[in-house]
Amino acid sequence: IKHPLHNRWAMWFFKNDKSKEWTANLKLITSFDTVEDFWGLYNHIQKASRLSSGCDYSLFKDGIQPMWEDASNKNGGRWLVNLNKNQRQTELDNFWLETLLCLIGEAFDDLTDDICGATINIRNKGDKLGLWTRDARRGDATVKIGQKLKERLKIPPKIMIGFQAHSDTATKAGSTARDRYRV
Ligand SMILES: CN(C)c1nc(=O)c2c([nH]1)N([C@@H]1O[C@H](COP(=O)(O)OP(=O)(O)O)[C@@H](O)[C@H]1O)CN2C
Repeated sequence: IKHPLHNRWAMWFFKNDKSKEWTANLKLITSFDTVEDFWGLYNHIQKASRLSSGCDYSLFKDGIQPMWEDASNKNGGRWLVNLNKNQRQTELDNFWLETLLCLIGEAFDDLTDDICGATINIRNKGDKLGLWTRDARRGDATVKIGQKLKERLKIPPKIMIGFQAHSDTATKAGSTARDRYRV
């Protein structure tokens, strides 16, 4: 018998083909709801650090598309962890796996309903890990989620991470939007 997960999750892949619409580049790989099927998928696909620049992986709850416009995301935002260039070889894959395990392992406990998913962006200017939540106005819940993420990624206390609302990010494409919260 396989070990069931609390939620069903979907893994998405984004490949940056500039000749196409953004949404046309976003593809569902597969969804799963057991521990065994998670590991089967994880061990089957390329490590994030091996992807070409401009690619993303996203793991979202089944039924939520990894885009701002989805009903579950539109009032939400993301905790953003910016990595420097050296961290692609030293931290990226560990950060991404730890984040995946936080999601499927329900690390956010009673705040699980605030969680939509997570994205890893592979970029030459520096890779980015985002943890997406449902409602940017829920300050206490959002801060608790950010603190748990920092703890699980073992990010030192002096390194601050910021939370940006998607409504800000979507209108400020090209630069990082203002932080609504910081932990
Ligand atoms: C429905 N729809 C069009 C739409 N819906 C979306 O949800 C969505 C986009 N478009 N995105 C587009 O990608 C560009 C790079 O963002 P980036 O996060 O890859 O970051 P970089 O600028 O490549 O570092 C964004 O500027 C935006 O154009 C990003 N995004 C999440």
